Amino acid sequence: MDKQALMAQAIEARKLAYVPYSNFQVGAALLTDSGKVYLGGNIENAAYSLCNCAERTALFKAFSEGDKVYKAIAVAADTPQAVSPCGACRQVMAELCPPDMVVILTNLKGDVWETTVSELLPGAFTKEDLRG
Ligand SMILES: O=c1ccn([C@H]2C[C@H](O)[C@@H](CO)O2)c(=O)[nH]1
Ligand SMILES: [Zn+2]
Repeated sequence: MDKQALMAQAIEARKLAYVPYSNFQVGAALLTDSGKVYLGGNIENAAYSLCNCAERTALFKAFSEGDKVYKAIAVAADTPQAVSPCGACRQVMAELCPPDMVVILTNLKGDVWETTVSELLPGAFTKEDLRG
């Protein structure tokens, strides 16, 4: 699974979005160590604060199926620049993904921002911080 293919899957995953309020479709494609890809779209709610981003949909799908080791995630939206994950998703990626995992952010124009989990959230609050 190369980066282009993962980005193409993230763009395809936008079709899974449920976005009656923002009309802003986001797609994510999460590649596991075993080579499987989990797709996610953002899922909104009439109680707006309960909206779930595409990144977290894909991660929670994989994690709750017992697939817990990840190689890369691609995220796509129709944004002027490569889409930027929100703070909640950065925190969830910091919890569930390796710090040096590749995060490929893109848009429909083909802009690409390739980064890592730790670059997206330097100094993240982690389970180490819970140690007294
Ligand atoms: O990286 C992002 C940024 C935003 N959203 C969703 C949340 C909400 O449904 C909509 C507008 O913020 O886009 C994502 O899924 N991923
Ligand atoms: Zn998010």
